[in-house]
Amino acid sequence: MKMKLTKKYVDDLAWSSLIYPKDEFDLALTLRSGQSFRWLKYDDGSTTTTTDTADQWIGVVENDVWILRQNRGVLQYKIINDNNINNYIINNKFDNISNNDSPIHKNPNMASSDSSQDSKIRNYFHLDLSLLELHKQFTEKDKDFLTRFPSSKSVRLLRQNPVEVLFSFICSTNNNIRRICNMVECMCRLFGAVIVQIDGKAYHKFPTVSSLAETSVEAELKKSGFGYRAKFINETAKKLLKEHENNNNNNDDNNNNNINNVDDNNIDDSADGRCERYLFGLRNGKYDDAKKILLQYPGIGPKVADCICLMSLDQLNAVPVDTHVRQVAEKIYNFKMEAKSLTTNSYDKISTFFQSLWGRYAGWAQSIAFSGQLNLDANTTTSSVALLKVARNKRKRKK
Ligand SMILES: Nc1nc2[nH]c(O)nc2c(=O)[nH]1
Repeated sequence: MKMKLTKKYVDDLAWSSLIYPKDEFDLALTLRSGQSFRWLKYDDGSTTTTTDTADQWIGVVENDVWILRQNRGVLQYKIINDNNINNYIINNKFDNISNNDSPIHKNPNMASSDSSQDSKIRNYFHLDLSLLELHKQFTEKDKDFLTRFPSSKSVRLLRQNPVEVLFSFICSTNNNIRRICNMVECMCRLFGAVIVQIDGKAYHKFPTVSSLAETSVEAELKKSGFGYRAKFINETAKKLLKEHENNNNNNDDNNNNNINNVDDNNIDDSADGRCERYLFGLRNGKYDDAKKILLQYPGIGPKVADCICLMSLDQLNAVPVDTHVRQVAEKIYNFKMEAKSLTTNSYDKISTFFQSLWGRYAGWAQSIAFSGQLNLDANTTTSSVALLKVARNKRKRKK
């Protein structure tokens, strides 16, 4: 039985704060920019409309549940996991220590902050890189960059767990963001361990590679509407697991220089741990090598490989290309396509075009452009739906 909390308990936890100007970091925009699929609006039940009630977001990152909000220039967070909740309980001498059936609802009213938690947040949002500095670099190379993407210029690139990004982006093929979110949530519900329940809602970890490699997984995912992606997820998990079931595998060579990687401190020496450590290890190598390795797994084509490289493997010059990015290339940068459809050749040409234009952090610039184009497409779709409705109503009135 996992820990059960009431929403009141969570709402009463004190916030920890990090100071960031809005230009450096737009939280809502970043969480909705299609890089991670596990963030939901969290309602704190408050009825007042002061700045204290800025939108809150809840999501699972690794083994924790995070609640985030941004008030003016301050990024605030609460991190919930077995460890810190047990600490609050011990510090406050509560008798209902976790794992029983009654939800914890007393108010610990303690800041959930410590430097290791701050560093998790800094790591996830690449906070050691200044976005305002990057804006300067992009503008030196592409002078109208900021005016081309005014509404999305404060999107931050996320630095996520590679196992999660790999399997989430296999779901992203020929898919829209809402449906990817539903699939990822479904995969976590079916195969991920529960971290905590809040008012009866369970929050699950992302599934381990071995849980996705079980033979029943393909059928279960198919039943849940994953289509051809079900086979890819199951086969990629099986392949990864097979490659790392013994700890003397040559593929693990690139992890020898991975000792300083803060992210893998908690990874054990199980086969799952070795798969994860292997993927984290790709952060230390070259972009071309990481991409070539990823392309060997079922369901991973150039776009998915580039997303994994960019959002989890520190390959910040990777520029994923899809229909949105192609539109940016053609409509905003006058890029001339040779073929109507996106071939491997045109994919590479567009990707290389943006890499030479935007430079070392071209992938971050891509995320800003991608998010701008997403918003534009959403608005276009909504406004064209609205125009259609107006036209239909006019016709009805005429009749
Ligand atoms: N920043 C980006 N986010 C994405 N989500 C998704 O499905 N594709 C992309 C992408 O190319 N860039």
